[in-house]
Amino acid sequence: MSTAAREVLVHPDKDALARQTAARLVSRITEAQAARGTASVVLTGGRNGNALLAALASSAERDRIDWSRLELWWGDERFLPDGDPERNHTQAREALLDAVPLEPAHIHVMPPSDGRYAGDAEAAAEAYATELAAAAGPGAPAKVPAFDVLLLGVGPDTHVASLFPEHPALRETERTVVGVHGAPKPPPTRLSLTLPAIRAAQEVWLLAAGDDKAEAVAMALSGPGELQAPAAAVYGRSRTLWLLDAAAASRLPEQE
Ligand SMILES: O=C1O[C@H](COP(=O)(O)O)[C@@H](O)[C@H](O)[C@H]1O
Repeated sequence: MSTAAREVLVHPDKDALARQTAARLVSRITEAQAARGTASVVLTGGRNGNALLAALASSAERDRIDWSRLELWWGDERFLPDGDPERNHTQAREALLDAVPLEPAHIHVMPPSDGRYAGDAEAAAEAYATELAAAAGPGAPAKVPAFDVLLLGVGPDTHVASLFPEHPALRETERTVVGVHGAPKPPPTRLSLTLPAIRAAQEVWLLAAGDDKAEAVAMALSGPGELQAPAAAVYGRSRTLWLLDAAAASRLPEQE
């Protein structure tokens, strides 16, 4: 399993989770930019991912980030037409991206289901994998950049990105991006980073808030099999951080 031990941080409620995670993200991005000139972050969709982006948009701290030197990627995408309100990209634009001076070439959107890869999720996944490999540079063992932070929402069934329990996409060991078919949560067709791509990140941050996540969080942190609980199968090279609110943490065993 992981070489980086999992850390669990519990916040009083979902708003505090979003605000404090936004502040943490600003610090991580500015540290990386100070050290290397650039930073890379993988975004997640879902309620907590969007709440984090909205908190960042309304934070005064956001001006500490040099937005022109930030590369953004996605951990998964709902394979829907460009601009569809259910696309993770559309929701991220509304929550934050349209409000900050990002360099358009640094916003690495997963392809939509219309346009160039019309209806072909496999071709779309392959195109995104090629874009990741180009950014990683020749000879990079993981075929993806060493993302500074990779964000993941945790679904009530323990899914992360679009990797659902017992789904064949979880078994992928070669490709970095796959088309996901028959997802139990709509829409059924999605694109997702695979476990090897996620595990190439320096830091993986898992976000969960609310009572409906409590069971999933307790299960994933209890040492289940990776196919049974995808959230238990992800980790970062240097850090794996579970960022929860009190409701999502309510079924964890008491700490002594
Ligand atoms: O469909 C998705 O769901 C997960 C979790 O979303 P949540 O609303 O239950 O927090 C999300 O992480 C993923 O990016 C998204 O495509």
